[in-house]
Amino acid sequence: MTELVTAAQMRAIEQAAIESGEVTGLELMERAGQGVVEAIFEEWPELDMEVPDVPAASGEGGAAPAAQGRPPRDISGPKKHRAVVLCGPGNNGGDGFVVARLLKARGWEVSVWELAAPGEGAPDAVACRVAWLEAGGTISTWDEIEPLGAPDLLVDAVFGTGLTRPIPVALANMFRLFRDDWEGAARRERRKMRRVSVDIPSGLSADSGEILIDWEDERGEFPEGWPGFMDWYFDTDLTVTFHNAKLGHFLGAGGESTRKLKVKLLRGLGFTDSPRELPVSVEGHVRLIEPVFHGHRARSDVWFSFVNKHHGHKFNHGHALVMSGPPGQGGAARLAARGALRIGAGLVTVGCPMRAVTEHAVQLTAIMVKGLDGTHGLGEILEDKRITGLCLGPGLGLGPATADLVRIALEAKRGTVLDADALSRFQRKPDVLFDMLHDNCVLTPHGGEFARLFPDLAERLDAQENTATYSKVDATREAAKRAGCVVLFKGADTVIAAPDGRCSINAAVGDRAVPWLATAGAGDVLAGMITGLLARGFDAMSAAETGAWLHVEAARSFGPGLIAEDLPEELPKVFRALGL
Ligand SMILES: NC(=O)C1=CN([C@@H]2O[C@H](COP(=O)(O)OP(=O)(O)OC[C@H]3O[C@@H](n4cnc5c(N)ncnc54)[C@H](OP(=O)(O)O)[C@@H]3O)[C@@H](O)[C@H]2O)[C@@H](O)CC1
Ligand SMILES: Nc1ncnc2c1ncn2[C@@H]1O[C@H](COP(=O)(O)OP(=O)(O)O)[C@@H](O)[C@H]1O
Ligand SMILES: [K+]
Repeated sequence: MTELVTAAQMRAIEQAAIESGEVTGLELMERAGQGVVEAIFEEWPELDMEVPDVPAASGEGGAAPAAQGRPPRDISGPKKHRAVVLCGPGNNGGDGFVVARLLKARGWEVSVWELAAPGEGAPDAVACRVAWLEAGGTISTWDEIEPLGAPDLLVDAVFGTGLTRPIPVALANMFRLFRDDWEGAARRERRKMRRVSVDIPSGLSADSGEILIDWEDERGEFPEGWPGFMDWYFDTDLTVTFHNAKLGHFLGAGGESTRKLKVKLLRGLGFTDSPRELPVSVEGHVRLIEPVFHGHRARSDVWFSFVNKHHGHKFNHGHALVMSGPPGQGGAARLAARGALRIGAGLVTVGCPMRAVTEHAVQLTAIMVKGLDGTHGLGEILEDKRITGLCLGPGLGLGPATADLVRIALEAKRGTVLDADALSRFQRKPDVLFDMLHDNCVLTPHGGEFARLFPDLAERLDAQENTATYSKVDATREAAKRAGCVVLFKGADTVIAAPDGRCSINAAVGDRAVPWLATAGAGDVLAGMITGLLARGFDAMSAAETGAWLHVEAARSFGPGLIAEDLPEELPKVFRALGL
C-alpha cells in the first residue's frame, strides 16, 4: 500500500534531508520543477515535440493538423507551444519558476503571472525567480497579465502544502475568469488547454483536502458562482506531487479535484527508491488501500486466504449470521447476507423474528433462514461456535430490542459488524455501546451515523476554522480510539482506523471514481462483505480494508446503472480479474 503523508510530515522529511547535508533546498526545488516537466510530457507526449523557432501567429489559425480530405486551415507552419505559469509567493511558486524556465529552454513561449514576489522567507523561490529572469523570462502581475496567446498548458503553482490560511474568494473568482478566458481562446485556436497543478490544486489543504476559502462578508453562504466540489476553480487534469502523495489528494474536495496524480521522487531525500517506504521517524502515517496483486499472483497473507478457499469444506470458511428486523424491512439484511456469501463465507444465515421467516424464505435459497425468539433466541444460536461473523444493523429497526440484540451479540465476542440502526440506536448513549465493543468489531457509519455516535468529532470536522488541519483521518482515528474497535467512515473517501492508530483510506476518486455507488443499499452490502471476511477469519482491520476495496472494485467492474443487488453478483468477476 502507498503511504500518504501530511504537510508537516513532508516538511520533516525535507528538513531532515537538508540538515543531513545530502541535498540543498534549492536542489530539491530544481528537481521538483524537473519532475513536473517530466510528468507533463509523460502524460501528454504530443506536447514534447520539437517545434521550429517561428513566432506564433496571433489571432486566427490553428496548429492542429488538418483532417484528411480538408484543406489545411493554417499555412504559417507549426507554432510554439505556449504555457501560462501562475506562481504564488512561497516555494510552490518557486517550483513554478523552475517549470517556466525548463519549458522556455525547450522552445516554449511562457507567460509567468505572479500573485506576489517571494520574500525572505522563501530564499530558494527567490533564487528560482532570479534564474527565470536571467533566462530572459518576464513576469506579469495579477492586474496586467496578458498571455502570449491561447495556452496549451496552464500551470498552477500558486499554493502548495504551505497553505494554512483561507484564500480570498476574489482570488478564486479571478482565477476562474482567467481560466475561462484562456480556455475559450484555446478552443478558438483549436488548441486544447491542459491544466497541471504543482503538488496540489491551489486552495486545497494538503492535510484535509478541504477548500480553504475566506468567506469574507458572505460567511455561511455560498458566494455567487460558488463551484461546489466538482468544479473547484483550481481543478486540474494532472497533479504532480513529490516523494509521497498527501492526504489532501484523496480526502474531501481534494479527492474530487485530483483527477490524475503522479508522484515524482526527489533524489537527495534519502530513501527515495520507493515512495512507499517512509523512515521510521514519520509516525502516524496513513496508507492508501491499493491492489496487492502483481499480474495474477496474490502477494500478501490477506489475499492468500482467498486462494486458500480451494481447500477444506464449508465450515473451514466460517459461518456468518446476519440479523434482520421485522417483516417488510428485510431487504437490507438480505443484501448484507448476499455480500457475505459472495465474498466467501462458507455458510450464511439470516436470523429474524419468527414472523419474518416466510418473507425471507420465499426470497432466499443458498442463504439459510432461522427464526429467532428475540434476544433469547440470538443467545441460543450463538452457542454454536461455528458462527464466526455477525452483522447487525441493516433493517434491524430502532426499537429497544435492537440494543439488547447488540449486547448479546457483543458478549459472544465474534467478529462483528455494526451498521445503520445498530449504531443509530445508541445515539443518546454512545458510551453504553463503546463499553461493550471489543477489538474484533467494525463500525461502519456514514456521515449521519458518525455524527450520532461522535457528535463532538463531527462538529470539529465541520467547523470552518478547522478545515486546514483537522481531517476525516483525524476524526476517524479519534473515533476508533474512543470506541475501542475499527471504525470505517464511509464516503468516496472512506477512512478506516483502528484504536492503535493504524489508518488507511479507500479512495474512490480520480480514475477509481464510482459515483454510481451512491445507491440505496450499497452500504448494507458493504457491511455484509466485511462480515463475510470476519467469518472467514480476517482480523477486523484487514476485513474492513479488504471489504471496502472489493466493494469499490465491484462497482467499477459493473459500471453505471449499478444497483445494490449487483454488487455481490459482480464479485466473482472481480475475483477472476484478480486471478483468484
Ligand atoms: N516538501 C518538499 O520536499 C518540497 C517542497 N517543495 C514545494 O514547496 C511547497 C511548499 O512551499 P511553502 O511551504 O513555501 O508554501 P506554499 O505552498 O508555497 O504557500 C505558502 C505561501 O503562500 C502564502 N499564503 C498562505 N496563505 C495565503 C493566502 N490566503 N493568501 C495569500 N497568500 C497566502 C504564504 O505566506 P505567509 O503565510 O508566509 O505570509 C506563503 O508565502 C510545496 O507545495 C512544493 O511545491 C519543493 O520546492 C521542494 C521539495
Ligand atoms: N460518491 C461515492 N463514491 C464512492 N462511493 C460512494 C459514494 N457515495 C457513497 N458511496 C459508498 O456507498 C455506500 C453507501 O452506504 P450508506 O450511506 O450506508 O447507504 P445505504 O444505507 O443506502 O446502504 C458506502 O460504502 C459509501 O462509501
Ligand atoms: K499548486
